[in-house]
Amino acid sequence: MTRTVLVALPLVVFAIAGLLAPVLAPVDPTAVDLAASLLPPSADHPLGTDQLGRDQLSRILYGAQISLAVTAAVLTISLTVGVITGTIAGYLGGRADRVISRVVDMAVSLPGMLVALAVIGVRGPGVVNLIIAMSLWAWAPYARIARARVAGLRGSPHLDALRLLGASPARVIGRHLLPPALAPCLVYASTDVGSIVLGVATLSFLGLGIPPPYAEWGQMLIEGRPYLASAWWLAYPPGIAITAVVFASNLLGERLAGDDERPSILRWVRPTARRRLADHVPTAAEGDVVLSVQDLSVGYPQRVVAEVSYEVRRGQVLAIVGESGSGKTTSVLAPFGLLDPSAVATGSATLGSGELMGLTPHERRLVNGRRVGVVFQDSLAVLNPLRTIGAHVDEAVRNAGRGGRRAATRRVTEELLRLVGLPDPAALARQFPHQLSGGMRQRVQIAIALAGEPELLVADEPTSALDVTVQAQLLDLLGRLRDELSMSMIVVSHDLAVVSRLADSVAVMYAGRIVESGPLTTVINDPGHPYTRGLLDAVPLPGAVPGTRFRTMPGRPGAGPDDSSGCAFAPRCPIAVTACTNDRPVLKVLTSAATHRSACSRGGA
Ligand SMILES: Nc1ncnc2c1ncn2[C@@H]1O[C@H](COP(=O)(O)OP(=O)(O)OP(=O)(O)O)[C@@H](O)[C@H]1O
Repeated sequence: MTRTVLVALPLVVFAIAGLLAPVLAPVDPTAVDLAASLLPPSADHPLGTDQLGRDQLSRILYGAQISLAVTAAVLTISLTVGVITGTIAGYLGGRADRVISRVVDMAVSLPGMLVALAVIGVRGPGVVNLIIAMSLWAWAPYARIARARVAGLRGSPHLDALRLLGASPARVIGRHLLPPALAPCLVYASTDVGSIVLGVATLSFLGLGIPPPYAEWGQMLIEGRPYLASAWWLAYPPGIAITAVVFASNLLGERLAGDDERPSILRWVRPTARRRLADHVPTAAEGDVVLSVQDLSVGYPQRVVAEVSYEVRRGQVLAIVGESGSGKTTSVLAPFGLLDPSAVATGSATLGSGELMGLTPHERRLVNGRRVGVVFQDSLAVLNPLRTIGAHVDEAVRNAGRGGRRAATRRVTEELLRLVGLPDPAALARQFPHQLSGGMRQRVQIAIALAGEPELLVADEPTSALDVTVQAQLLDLLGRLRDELSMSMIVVSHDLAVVSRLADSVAVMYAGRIVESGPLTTVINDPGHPYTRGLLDAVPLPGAVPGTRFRTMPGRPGAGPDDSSGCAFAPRCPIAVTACTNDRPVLKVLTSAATHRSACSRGGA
């Protein structure tokens, strides 16, 4: 920190000197006194005088003012245009991103000085034209940096969570993408100060920048050039000033880039705007089934999920289990429009009496975060590291239409944090995500998900990253919420043992399809599909005889639902016969329970 201040010192000194030039300068920098022409440094003129008898110290001080004012104007315009353009390109992605990126690439590859010369050649010299010319040269790198940063954030769970909370695109861009895009741009700007000061001086040196009689460092250099041998005090001071600013700016940029890319100013970025409360769409009709998904297929464009159907009943927990890549997350997020924009989903999904597929973004915001809450696995990725826990929950409360004045919103926030079993909610609300344990962060995610008092909670691998004790506590919390709030839940997990603690019913997925579904106890005690049997053999379940050896499943998970016409599990199946590789089995009701279904042509495990 001390070193950073030292490195930035010449910049700060020149900025202060420029600001205080009217006070510090001994005389008017344009006052001509031919009788005092070319005087060497003395007590009256500490840096001597030029050929017209003008005081060099006063001209250096006013030169700082002009150089830094022009630089500040160019930086403000370039940063604003560049960061906004890059952020929008990164956010939109696809064709818009490609077009904007090509324009930015062209702008970056053009020689900046030639662009500036062309603009000034057409428009003529002058301060305003100089600023326009320099800005046209300087904006593109900011756009490129911001675009790269935002494109990297585009698919992050943190943004999915925001969309789920009902945040509008303007809010996502303004509050959650612009600040992280701005951070590396500010670091780059600290280096850019030097280039712009040098550019202004160069154009003035060529007679195309700040016109005489204004004192400008580049202008002073050209005026002092003929006297390099006889009057060294004309060219050296502006040369040293330019060099010091350029050096300081480059060193500062390097230091900041070497730190955490997060200039401290951004730590002060806090939410301010209050979202206008939107009306709810009609709530689900009272009935047993809360969510019904039928024949869901999803492609990117290759199909990753096919003909998936499931139902969630009021106050019940449906577990969706299967190996990694089997399509669990896709199947539960697709109805809420939370997949990558490139995903194409077909089928139907009704929440209460309302169809979810094909909702407009506005309609979706009235469902997501209000009637449905989602908890993701990676709480560190979902929570914005720059914002406090309180700010996250406050935002969810406001998005859900339950916010009021700041203090009232915070009261709801503290209530939610208490509800999920977090101690001292007032103090916790002031902490940042990294200050909490993984289990506490998951509780915060649950508090955020509960902000809209949802009918349905979707938890995607909510305990996978936690140790077993914390895992058990969280599952107990979900169970308590289900019982106390009569909430319906979908819990996604690759671990049957985890969900057996909580679920009422289960759907087992393999290679993008549901291969077995039914009441949890029935599926566990009497699995109908050899894949479910394999999963059960591979995990410790309550009641297992001590000393039981767990068996692993041979082979690798199937890639996708379109792999072959036969059963996707056949290559790994211990009871497969030739017919299994020819015909794809469909889900059939098993006799053990009307709701117990399995897709195995051998008739069971
Ligand atoms: N944006 C995407 N583009 C292309 N394919 C994708 C995309 N997102 C997911 N997939 C593919 O869809 C398939 C299903 O993924 P999904 O995340 O639903 O599986 P999962 O069972 O939840 O796995 P995990 O437990 O690892 O999250 C995978 O093969 C995955 O590679």
